[in-house]
Amino acid sequence: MTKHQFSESAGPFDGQAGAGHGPSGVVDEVDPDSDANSFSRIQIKPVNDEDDTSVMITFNQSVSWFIVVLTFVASISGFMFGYDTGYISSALVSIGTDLDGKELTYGNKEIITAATSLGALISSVVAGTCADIWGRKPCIMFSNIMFVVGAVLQVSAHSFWQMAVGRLIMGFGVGIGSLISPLFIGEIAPKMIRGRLVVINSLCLTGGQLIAYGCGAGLDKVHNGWRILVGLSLIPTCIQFICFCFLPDTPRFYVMQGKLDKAAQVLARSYNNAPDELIQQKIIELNTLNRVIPGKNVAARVVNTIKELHVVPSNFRALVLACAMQGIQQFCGWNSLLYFSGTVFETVGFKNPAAVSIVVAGTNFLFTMVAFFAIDRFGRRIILLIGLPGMCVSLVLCAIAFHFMDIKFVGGGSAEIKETGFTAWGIIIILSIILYAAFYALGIGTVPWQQSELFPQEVRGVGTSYATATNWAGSLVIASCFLTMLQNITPTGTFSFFAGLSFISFLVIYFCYPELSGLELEEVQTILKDGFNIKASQRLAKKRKQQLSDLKNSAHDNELQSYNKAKPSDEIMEK
Ligand SMILES: O[C@H]1[C@H](O)[C@@H](O)[C@H](O)[C@@H](O)[C@H]1O
Repeated sequence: MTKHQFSESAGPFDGQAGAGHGPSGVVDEVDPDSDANSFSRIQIKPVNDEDDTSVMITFNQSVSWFIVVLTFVASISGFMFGYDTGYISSALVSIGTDLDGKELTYGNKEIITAATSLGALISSVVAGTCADIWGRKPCIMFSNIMFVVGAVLQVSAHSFWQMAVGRLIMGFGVGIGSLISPLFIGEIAPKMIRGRLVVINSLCLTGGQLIAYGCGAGLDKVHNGWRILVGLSLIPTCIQFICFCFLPDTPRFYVMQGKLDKAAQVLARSYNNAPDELIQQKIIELNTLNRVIPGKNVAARVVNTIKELHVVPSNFRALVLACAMQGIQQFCGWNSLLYFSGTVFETVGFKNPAAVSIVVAGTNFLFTMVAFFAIDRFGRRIILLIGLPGMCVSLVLCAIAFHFMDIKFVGGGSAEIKETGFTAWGIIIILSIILYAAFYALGIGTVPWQQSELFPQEVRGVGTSYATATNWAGSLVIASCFLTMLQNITPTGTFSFFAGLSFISFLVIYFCYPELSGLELEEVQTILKDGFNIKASQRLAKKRKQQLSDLKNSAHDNELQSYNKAKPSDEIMEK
């Protein structure tokens, strides 16, 4: 491996951190006399500028195994998120009288379920700041400890309160992991496949939910099966902890810390055969763009970061978008539907709700896979703009079918139904829920977790904290209102409400969500500088894709191939 030497106390970077520019600023020539002069002009200009001369150094080398390993190890947090939120529905059924020697009341069940969301909400509020202070990796490792403590408390629980506290502590881990893992992956990922790599975390999440339902169904009749179900969650979290003992943090975090040597080492391992000069230029670029938030001590810097998040227009737009996306994800009702699907399927003739949940969770997983292939190729906007109307239509269908099926919810989650067994309307409900799951997973179930790309480095941790907290707050609100909604405004009213929200969300995304696929993280703030710049973002994303395909095409040319290997012009340049 090439050795990159960046002095942290003396050298070309001294005084550069923090001396950068505002989000809209221009970074002028970094080193006009260097050998690598051809790409030394790093200039970020507003994307609306017709004479766009922005140049971001981008590696054209193939993605290394190192990035793949880092992505999968970080995605274990996604798996934990899915598994821990997924196993509880079957665990609650099989707990029986194992806690305090009596059946759990409906209220007990609600507390046990909500404890994890509450824990996740609390920890996600602070996790972003912690990630900026101590690093992404230590935060993930801390979440592993929370998972272990929470799981051990639950496995050994003989009282309701021990179980609830165990779930709360596990929730702390879930909240941290749900925030940090996509952030970590977003920061190590090459821009052209950043979307996909972050979706791997979502695949692990939805896969975790699916596996939890599968294991739940399998252990349903086993004595103390729920303890095994919880105990199984210890395996992935321990694996993640051990792996992270040997893996580094993200280069962008190291740059924030002024540890440029370390950042260079990670970049060199991330990009196969990347020339030394290119790595150095990239580090210069990241360091130049890295703004250190002023402040006498940590507390003052945190306060200033929060201020910057709100007063800098591009940051505030990013914040609004990230929170809106997470809010939309939750308020379109998916999680309540996931919970509710068991009851619906039971009323229309299925006797095994666990199996039914598997079908819905399986659809969620499958279409997250479709999102994986589509997110960088077609872009975030397209899949959102297909997904939301699809959800809206499925929900309307569901609402109509409920109207004709004549189901009444009478409290305690139980339903009164005129006709039981298979009916045509029942089948339409099932199909529309599956259709809804598919459109949800394709777009809004997946894209909000790309949130870290919206924020510049200096406010990324705090910004994603707000957005993740919005997700967990939304999930708490919807989960606790859903049954009341079914009772008070009927299922038809409830599903029509979600359909209406999906339609409004479609408009919000159509008018406000820019296309960020293929853009460097550092380019996104220029898009959000003076508006949402949808058109400009689409143009830039298209340009970046074109550049990549030009490069790929020219790779067939032998001469260019050897040129690519030998010279630092492996970057993609826009002149
Ligand atoms: O992206 C995920 C995914 O869609 C899960 O299925 C859902 O349970 C979560 O709330 C959501 O954040």
